[in-house]
Amino acid sequence: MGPEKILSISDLESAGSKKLPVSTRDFFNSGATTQVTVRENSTAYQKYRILPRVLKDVSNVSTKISLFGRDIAFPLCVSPAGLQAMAHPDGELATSRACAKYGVNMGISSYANHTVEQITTAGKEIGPIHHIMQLYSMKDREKEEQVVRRAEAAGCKAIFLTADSPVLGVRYNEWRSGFLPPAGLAYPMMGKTSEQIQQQSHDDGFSSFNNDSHSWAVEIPWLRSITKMEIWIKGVLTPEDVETAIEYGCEGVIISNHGGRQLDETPATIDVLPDCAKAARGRIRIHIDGGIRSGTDMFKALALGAECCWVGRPMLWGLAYNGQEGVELMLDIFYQEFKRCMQLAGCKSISEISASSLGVFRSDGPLARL
Ligand SMILES: Cc1cc2nc3c(=O)[nH]c(=O)nc-3n(C[C@H](O)[C@H](O)[C@H](O)COP(=O)(O)O)c2cc1C
Ligand SMILES: CC(C)CC(=O)C(=O)O
Repeated sequence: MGPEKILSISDLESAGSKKLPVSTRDFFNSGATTQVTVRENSTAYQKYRILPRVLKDVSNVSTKISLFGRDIAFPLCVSPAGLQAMAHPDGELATSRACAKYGVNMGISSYANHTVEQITTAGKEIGPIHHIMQLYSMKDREKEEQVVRRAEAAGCKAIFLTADSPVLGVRYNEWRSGFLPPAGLAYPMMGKTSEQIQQQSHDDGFSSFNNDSHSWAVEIPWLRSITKMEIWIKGVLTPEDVETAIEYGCEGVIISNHGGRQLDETPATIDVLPDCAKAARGRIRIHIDGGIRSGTDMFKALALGAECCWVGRPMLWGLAYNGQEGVELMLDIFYQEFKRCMQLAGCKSISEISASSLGVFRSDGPLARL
C-alpha cells in the first residue's frame, strides 16, 4: 500500500489521516474545546521511564493474558468507536476480522455502521474472538434493552456502559469544519440514519438520544435484571467511582476520558491509573484507554496497575489506511513493540511487569522510583 514505510503508530496516523477529508479527520482525531486532554493522554507517558533488568533469559516471553475466560495474544483490545464506515466501507467488519486474526478482543459501538450480528460473525469466521457491546443509557429504554438483548444473543461477553456522556462534549474543531454524519450511513443498532441524526440540534447530534438523568442506582440494577453479560463502566477517572462500581457489583472499569472527546481538562488516564488501581485492590478489573500509541506506553500502563489497554484512534487510522490489513498492521506494530519492550526490560511474562520496572520524573529532579 503506497510507498510509505509504516513502522510506528505515528507513521500510521500520518498515512491514515492523509486519506481522509478534513472534516472526517477532525471528527476522528480531535477532541473537546482546547484539546488539553487529547494531548496529555499521550504526552503524560513521557513522565515515566522504564528501568530494565538485564541478563535475564527472555528467549521465551509470554505476552498472553486471560480475558472473559480465554487467552488473548497480548494485553491490547480495540475500543468501541462509532462510524467506522467513514474510515473504510467495510468499517467494523474489517476491524472484527483483524482482531480475530490477531487474537484480541473488540468493542462494538452502539453507533456502529453494521449490526452486532454481522460484526461478531465476521470475526468468528476468521478465528476465536470475544466482543463486548458499548451502551449509552438512553431516553428510549425499549431501544436500550433491545441493544442489550441482541448483544447477548450474538455472544458478546460484556456491556461497557459509557458513563461519561450524559451530553456530548464541546467539540469546536468538529463544529468549525462543519462535521455532519455522512448522508447514506446507517446506525442499525440504534435504528437511526445519518439523516435523522442531522435533524438533531448541532451541538446535541448523536447524544440527543442519551439519558442525561442516568444514575448508578437505576442503570446497574436494571442492566443486571435483563442480562447475564458482565457489566463494565467506561469512563471512570477517580478512586471514588472505582469504589462505587465495586459497590454496585460491576465486573470491570475502563479508566477513560473518552479519548479527550467529552470533558476537556480531565487528567491523562495514565496519571489517575495508579490511584484507581490502588482503590480496586483486586476487587474489580481495571483496564485503560486514551492516548496509548506504543508498546512502551502499554508496558507503562501495565506497570501502573492496568490489566489491559484499549485503543480507539489507532484502529481508525489503520482502517483509513488500508481497511482490514491496516488494522492488522496497527495490531502488529503494537504487538512487536510490546513484546520487544518486555524482552529488553527483562520481563518474561505479564506478571513480571510491575511498578518496580518504572521510574518517574517529579518536578525537575532526577528520576525517582515509584
Ligand atoms: C471517532 C471516535 C468515535 C468514538 N465513539 C465512541 C462510542 O460510540 N462510544 C464510546 O463509548 N466511545 C467512543 N469513542 C471513545 C473510544 O471508545 C475510546 O475511549 C477512545 O478513542 C480512546 O482514546 P484513543 O483514541 O486516544 O485511543 C470514540 C472515539 C473516537 C475517536
Ligand atoms: C457516536 C458518537 C457519539 C461517537 C463519538 O463521537 C464519541 O463517542 O466520541
